[in-house]
Amino acid sequence: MYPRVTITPELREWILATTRAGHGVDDVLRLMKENGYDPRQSRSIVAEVMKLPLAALHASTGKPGGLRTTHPEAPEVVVDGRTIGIPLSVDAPALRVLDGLLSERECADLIELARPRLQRALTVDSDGKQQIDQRRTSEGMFFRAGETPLVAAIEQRLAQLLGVPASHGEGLQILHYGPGQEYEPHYDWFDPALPGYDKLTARAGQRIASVVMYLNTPERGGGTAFPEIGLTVTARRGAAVYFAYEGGDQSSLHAGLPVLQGEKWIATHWLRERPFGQGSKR
Ligand SMILES: O=C(O)CCC(=O)C(=O)O
Ligand SMILES: [Fe+2]
Repeated sequence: MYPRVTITPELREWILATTRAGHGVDDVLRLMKENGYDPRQSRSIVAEVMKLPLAALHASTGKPGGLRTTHPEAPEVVVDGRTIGIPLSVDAPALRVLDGLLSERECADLIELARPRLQRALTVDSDGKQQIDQRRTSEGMFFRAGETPLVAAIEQRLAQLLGVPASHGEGLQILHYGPGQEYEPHYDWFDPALPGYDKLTARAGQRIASVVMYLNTPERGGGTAFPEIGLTVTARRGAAVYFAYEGGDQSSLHAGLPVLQGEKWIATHWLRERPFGQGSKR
């Protein structure tokens, strides 16, 4: 998990005093840059102090930014001949539960395609290298973009549902959790303060949204928790949770809760600001 940005009381007071004196957010960001703050971190800091969602801050300061997903609207959306139900929506983070995103057959086929290729799942370290991590005890594998007709069909369905071309997706990741296994609280966006940030985002930019698709229903446990907003999404076969964020968005903190009984299979799709590039994992 990444540390929260620490904001000194002096900096907080200075930001509030400067905006109270009639300066806009652009001025505050420029002054912070002149005083040596990393511009990407200053955005998170100003948003936090002014209690603005980062997206609103980006919009108000005309950040050029990359593409953004469109959040599907309740009660349901028809895509690719399927009716996808939206029983739950959250504003911050922008989050939707998606019912019936995948058919039972698609879930079973993804599991069987992935099973022989599973390896201990990795996380990305501060230099952008993949590493074994005690916080993530599941096994996983990546499909290449469009690797099989089924993978391509799912990528196309998500592209239509979210209004972002399939080329912006990283290869689907399959994860398998056994009893007791979990994924501790984390953010999917790359922390701008990490030394490896520029390398991780050079080609395709920041991650902008995640879709966690449940391929089976664990007998007990294994939901996806969003501790900042007190929400747990139940893992149910064929359903998914979609959530969108800006780099630095604390509300998107989430965890794969321990599987208490049975097992859990998911497919995760991460979307980027720009096209990710063919056939590559990261
Ligand atoms: O297992 C889950 O429910 C969450 C998975 C997750 O957060 C991820 O793959 O990034
Ligand atoms: Fe995640």
